[in-house]
Amino acid sequence: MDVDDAPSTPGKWKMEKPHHRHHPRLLLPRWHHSYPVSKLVFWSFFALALFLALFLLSPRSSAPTRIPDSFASSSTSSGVRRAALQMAPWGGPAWEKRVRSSARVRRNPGGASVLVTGAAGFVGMHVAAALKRRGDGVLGLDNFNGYYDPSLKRARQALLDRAGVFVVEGDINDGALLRKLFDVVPFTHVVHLAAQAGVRHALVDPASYVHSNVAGLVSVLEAAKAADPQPAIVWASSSSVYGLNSRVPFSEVDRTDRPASLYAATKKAGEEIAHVYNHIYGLSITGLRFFTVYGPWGRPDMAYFFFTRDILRGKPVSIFEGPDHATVARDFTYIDDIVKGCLAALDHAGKSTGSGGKKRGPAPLRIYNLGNTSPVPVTKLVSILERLLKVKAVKKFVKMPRNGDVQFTHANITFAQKELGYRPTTGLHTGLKKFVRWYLEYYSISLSKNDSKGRSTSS
Ligand SMILES: O=C(O)[C@H]1O[C@H](OP(=O)(O)OP(=O)(O)OC[C@H]2O[C@@H](n3ccc(=O)[nH]c3=O)[C@H](O)[C@@H]2O)[C@H](O)[C@@H](O)[C@H]1O
Repeated sequence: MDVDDAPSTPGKWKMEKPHHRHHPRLLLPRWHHSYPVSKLVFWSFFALALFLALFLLSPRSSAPTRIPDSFASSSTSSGVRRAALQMAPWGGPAWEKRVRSSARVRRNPGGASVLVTGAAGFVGMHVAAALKRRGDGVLGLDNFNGYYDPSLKRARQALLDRAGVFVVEGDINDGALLRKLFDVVPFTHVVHLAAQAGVRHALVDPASYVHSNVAGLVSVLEAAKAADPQPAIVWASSSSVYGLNSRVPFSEVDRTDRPASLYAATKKAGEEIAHVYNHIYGLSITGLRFFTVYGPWGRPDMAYFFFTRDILRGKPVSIFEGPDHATVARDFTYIDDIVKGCLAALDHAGKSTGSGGKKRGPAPLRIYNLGNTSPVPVTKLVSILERLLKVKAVKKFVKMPRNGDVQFTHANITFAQKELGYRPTTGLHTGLKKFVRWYLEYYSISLSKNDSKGRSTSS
């Protein structure tokens, strides 16, 4: 299959088996020598018509909800298919005008014209808004897949729209769309943040990781290498590439050849792919290893987010423990610090050197850790949330499942500090306070309306 024709996340598409036993009337007649051809033709058309009718009548979107019941429930194949079907068509003079206008540099003399992929995602939305605020031209791209509640992505899109950022609905694997975007706008930079995120979900839908994080990355780099001028690329790798590395804090010079999850493996593969496109085509490429990014407008599949939801609902939260009850910890990094790191990486990105698909000279290839440099145990994360939510959590300590999680992460940010001027300033308590404020407002939850068990109610 041509990559252009691929559905947005093919791993989530599966064939349904027909349930003949329960629907005898839908049985197709078996081939038989004496069976009249006219009847066979009739039944074939009948079956085709029925299939089309079922396809067209299947619900196209779930009712919009602002309550994050379960991010996992929306990650079913049909959820993704529906989200994919909802994508608006692209092309035409009015669409091109919108694309051009959104990508036009406004203030910021000598500013950048940036394509932000994954712009309706958590980090993407914040980066796109920050670039726009400082006067750069910004165009977003997002496929609005159903990995988690798409209404949250739509709300982020609405926010960007109000800020003057147009988010094109489309998939990074759609080569024709990417070529069109580069035809319409001479982007100076691409901030590539579209990806299949989440460490544990890779056990459920491995193909989606390969599709987005490997094939999707190649598709973006193919379009970038062929563009004239070639843009500089800044893209999201992950702290998870350190995998089983035990040297702390994690430095860019440490081993990254022992990933513990497929997610990590696809991000590591991305770093190698970046090397190829830099080496052959002269693309300037900067990979950023994000360390557990959290904050307002965050991802509902992440622990701090669904812990908040479950604590408020009086539901138990599972706190993972390592062997012998060892603490599990993360170098949680606040979104505003990550945004500053992304913008600095973009500002310090040297130019790509290729043109017409040919390299004309060496171009920068860089990797930076963007972390907070102070790991916090998950138990501490929960106790901060308890204080902020004024609700006692129902804690369940469980052995860390063998699902790709690593026991701890800790960033060494010396390189990013020296070369990008990156300096994280927000501690976990302050960052979670901002997150909780946003969460309560977004989901219309009032802490003053706690019921007798300390659970909160939505208003
Ligand atoms: O840095 C990254 O590159 C990655 O960061 C994030 O992964 P993680 O650091 O694993 O964050 P997250 O799931 O919030 O779990 C946080 C902590 O809670 C623990 N955890 C989790 C679930 C649970 O039920 N219980 C629990 O204790 C869990 O063991 C962990 O210690 C992104 O999701 C990922 O896309 C990628 O960007």
